[in-house]
Amino acid sequence: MEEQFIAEKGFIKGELIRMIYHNEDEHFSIALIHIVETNESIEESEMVVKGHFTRLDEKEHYIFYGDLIQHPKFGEQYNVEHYQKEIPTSKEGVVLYLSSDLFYGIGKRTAERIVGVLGEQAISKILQDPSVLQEVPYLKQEKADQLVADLKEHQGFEHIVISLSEYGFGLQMAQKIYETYQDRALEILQENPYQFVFDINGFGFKRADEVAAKHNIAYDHPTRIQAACLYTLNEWSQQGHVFAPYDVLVEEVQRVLNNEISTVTAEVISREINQLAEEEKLIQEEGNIYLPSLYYAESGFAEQLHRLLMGEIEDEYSQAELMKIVGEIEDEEEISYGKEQFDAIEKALHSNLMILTGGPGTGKTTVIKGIVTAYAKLNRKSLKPADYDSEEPFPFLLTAPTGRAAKRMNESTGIPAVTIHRLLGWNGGETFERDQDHQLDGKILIIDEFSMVDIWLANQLFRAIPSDMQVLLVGDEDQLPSVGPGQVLSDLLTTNLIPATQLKEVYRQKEGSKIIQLAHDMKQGKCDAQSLAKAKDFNFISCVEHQVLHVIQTVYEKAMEKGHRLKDIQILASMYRSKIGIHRLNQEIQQLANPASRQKREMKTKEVIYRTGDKVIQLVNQPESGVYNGDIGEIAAIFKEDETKEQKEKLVVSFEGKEVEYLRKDLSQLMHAYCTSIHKSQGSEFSIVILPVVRSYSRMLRRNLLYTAVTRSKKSLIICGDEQAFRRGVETVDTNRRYTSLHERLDELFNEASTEVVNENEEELSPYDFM
Ligand SMILES: Nc1ncnc2c1ncn2[C@@H]1O[C@H](COP(=O)(O)OP(=O)(O)OP(=O)(O)O)[C@@H](O)[C@H]1O
Repeated sequence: MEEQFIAEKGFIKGELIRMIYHNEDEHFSIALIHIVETNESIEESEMVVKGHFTRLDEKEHYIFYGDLIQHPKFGEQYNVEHYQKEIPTSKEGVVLYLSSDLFYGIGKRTAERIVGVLGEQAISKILQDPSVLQEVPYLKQEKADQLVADLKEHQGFEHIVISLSEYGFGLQMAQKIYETYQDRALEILQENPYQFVFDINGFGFKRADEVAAKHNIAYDHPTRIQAACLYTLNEWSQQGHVFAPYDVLVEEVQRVLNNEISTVTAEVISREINQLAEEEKLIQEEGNIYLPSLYYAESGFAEQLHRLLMGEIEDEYSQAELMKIVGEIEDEEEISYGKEQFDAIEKALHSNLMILTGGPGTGKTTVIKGIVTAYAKLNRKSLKPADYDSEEPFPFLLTAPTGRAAKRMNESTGIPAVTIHRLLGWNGGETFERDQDHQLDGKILIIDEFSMVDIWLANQLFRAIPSDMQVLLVGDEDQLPSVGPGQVLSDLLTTNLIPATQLKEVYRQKEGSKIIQLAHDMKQGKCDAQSLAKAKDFNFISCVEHQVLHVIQTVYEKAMEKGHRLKDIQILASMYRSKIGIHRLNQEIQQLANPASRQKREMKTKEVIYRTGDKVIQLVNQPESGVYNGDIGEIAAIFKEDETKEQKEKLVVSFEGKEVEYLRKDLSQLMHAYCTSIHKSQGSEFSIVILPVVRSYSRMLRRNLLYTAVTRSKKSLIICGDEQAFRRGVETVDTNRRYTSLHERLDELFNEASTEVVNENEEELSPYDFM
């Protein structure tokens, strides 16, 4: 433990003389300790410490944080706020810490030299007297000064990193742990390592088990079993399920818990599931087990849907009026709507809620425009937002799950469109400005790319929709389902409770698009030689796996030579880590698309080099900066420390003109985007798509994944790799349906409603009516 870390807070470091009192249930202890070190003004070498801590171990050193208090009877005592066991620092831990990204210019070798000369206590020695760094060979004064400055900035963190390294945790994990718990990290880790599984992204159950074993937590301890149940349900939801059937859950939990030394029976697991249900940490309903957030999202969404479908809307126009207006629009747009398209417009104008589906080029956007224009004409409304004010807000709300999809919607309809998060006024936390008490203003809400909306977001959105608003859900059910849990679009389609129109006729194909032909073939599971035949906008370049990279490079280079911009060329891959994985492709294409040069600045991390001009993708939602998961931008500038007022290196990314700044610590939010995953490309379209399909991807390849990739390309699609693997992928239909109960909930709500109607009618009848 370095003194500088604890210097800001009151602490006593010491070892146990004897336990005075310990209450197991309340976890409350009083102990007499021998003081080894303190920053409090204490004359004595012993002190009574009291607070919520476990039975202390004589062999260990502890650090207690708290306040000195004067007990009326027993005199001076130390009131412990929190405490931790001291773990001796290790050389490797210090090297790991110093060579981390936190310290600019210090690599592993320099770190080893520093620790070699100054020993395990290097950090405290440097902080006490920076001149000790002069003893380290080959360390320039400039770097030494920088190191001292950085060490001061990150004081406190080193202790956690070094201690966690003793448990085998790397720097990134330590950073996450520290950000979550601050200096309580070690205390929590020792007492309930399973807590980390829920609070820290990427902290697995096995890891928690390893830590627990070090602290003698029994394999059948309720904490472990309960944690395994919640962990399994969480994992389950990450695979898209809303609940797990009871028996399946018990079986899965056994798989998580049991190994050579641990055999936990189904009965014991059932007992803990019941306990968790009693504590409302999970919810049991009809043999299905839910995480509470998913249960309430699904049941809430079902109720909102029921409310909307029961709502009253103003649609007092005759068929003749509608026909006349649609005819006018056809003249203005120089278009003749197909029957399906006309039906869709008509149905949407008469419905509270409607679903419009269709593959690429079937006219979804054309219909959206038709609906909005027809509504405006029928109700004598302007389509210009400037003609409205706060008294009468703009009646048309257009929205989509991603920024790029919203932008596309805006470009193709000419009407403002925003992301669902922005529409709802998401503040970055758990709450939204728009909810059931502050509902949206407007008359018509159109949500595009609805297949991407998960059950959580669907619930948030629908609560905010007033009952007299008309809602149109637009999507392509053949695309991948939402990343988050649920399969809202396909569940709604199978309920048959909501009017739906499926557009089947392809219009863009008439303009000679092979890509669209292929997409529609794929929907039918067809993928013959004709489907893959070369065309103006399509080429399948067959090649063996080790040639794929070269082919991609050649295609990319040619596209650049023809003047296509980096943002228009997109490689889409199925896996991150493989020879033809996203990471490798990004590295290789960066050298081609944006090679190093004197004019370009760089910022290096352990894994990658970011360079001005690089194409990058944002990986998390960041509403404060107005950027969202999946947004693609370009590195506009890189600043050195002495060029910024904060004295920190900075990288600036321009997202379609909106500039967002990243400090070194924020770089985990970014990734190169020459190549992205197909999942991340949902909701986006690109002029040119290059799609490698190789045998080593085989276990990932499914029809909906490949269909999503193919339909991302607007002008040109180049697939390269193995035709057989592609065909097999197209033939493989994702049969793993997600466990959801939206269907049943809706059926129940509507059956109840119809029974109520029957009962109401019955009430009006009396025996006399039959006489
Ligand atoms: N009834 C029609 N008559 C003539 N052309 C049409 C008709 N409907 C749509 N189109 C044309 O077909 C093309 C595709 O239509 P649109 O963009 O509306 O389809 P989409 O389903 O939104 O496609 P995508 O999902 O691929 O963007 C456009 O060029 C559009 O003008």
